[in-house]
Amino acid sequence: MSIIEERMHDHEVVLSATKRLQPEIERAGAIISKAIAEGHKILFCGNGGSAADAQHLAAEFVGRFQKERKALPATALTVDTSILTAIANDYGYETIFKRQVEALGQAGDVLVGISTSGNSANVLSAMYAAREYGLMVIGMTGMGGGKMAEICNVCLAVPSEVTARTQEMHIMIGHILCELAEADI
Ligand SMILES: O=C(CO)[C@@H](O)[C@H](O)[C@H](O)[C@H](O)COP(=O)(O)O
Ligand SMILES: [Zn+2]
Repeated sequence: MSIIEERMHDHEVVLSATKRLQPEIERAGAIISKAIAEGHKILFCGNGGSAADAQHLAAEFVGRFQKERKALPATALTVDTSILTAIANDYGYETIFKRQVEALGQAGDVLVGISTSGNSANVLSAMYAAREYGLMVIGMTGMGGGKMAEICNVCLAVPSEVTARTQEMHIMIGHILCELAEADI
């Protein structure tokens, strides 16, 4: 098999196994819809490719996904380079998302933490802070969920140990969550 064929095959295998997560995806969708209906917002965070996913998904909420509807309140904690560099420089990289949760998070909001390993310290500390302040916490992670599994209200743990395959499932799940949110408006 060529690399191309192999990777497409790997993707199909992981997609097939990810179908097991349908109940958790439904629960995550319900948490997001409830928060929005009650006037709360959705915060997203992650590193690297997952930072891109965080921004991508926040954009679907604030702009639109597929349906013409009102703007929905969401933000990615990965985008303001002044905030990120100030917090990292003054308090340490591990606190870049936690500090923003402290600044922006309110009880009833939702934090979606995205980490394929489930072990990125900055995502985990944001999740702990979110729980402390009464936010609901959804994790998008990989095989087993890593340390994230213990913190989340709902843990969307893609059954793969490969970062790329896990990220591919995360963006599919993220798009489904957007569609569920739009269907509930
Ligand atoms: O996109 C990729 C690899 O596909 C990378 O940028 C990847 O996101 C980075 O290595 C991250 O730092 C990985 O962190 P995490 O998913 O384990 O939290
Ligand atoms: Zn990637």
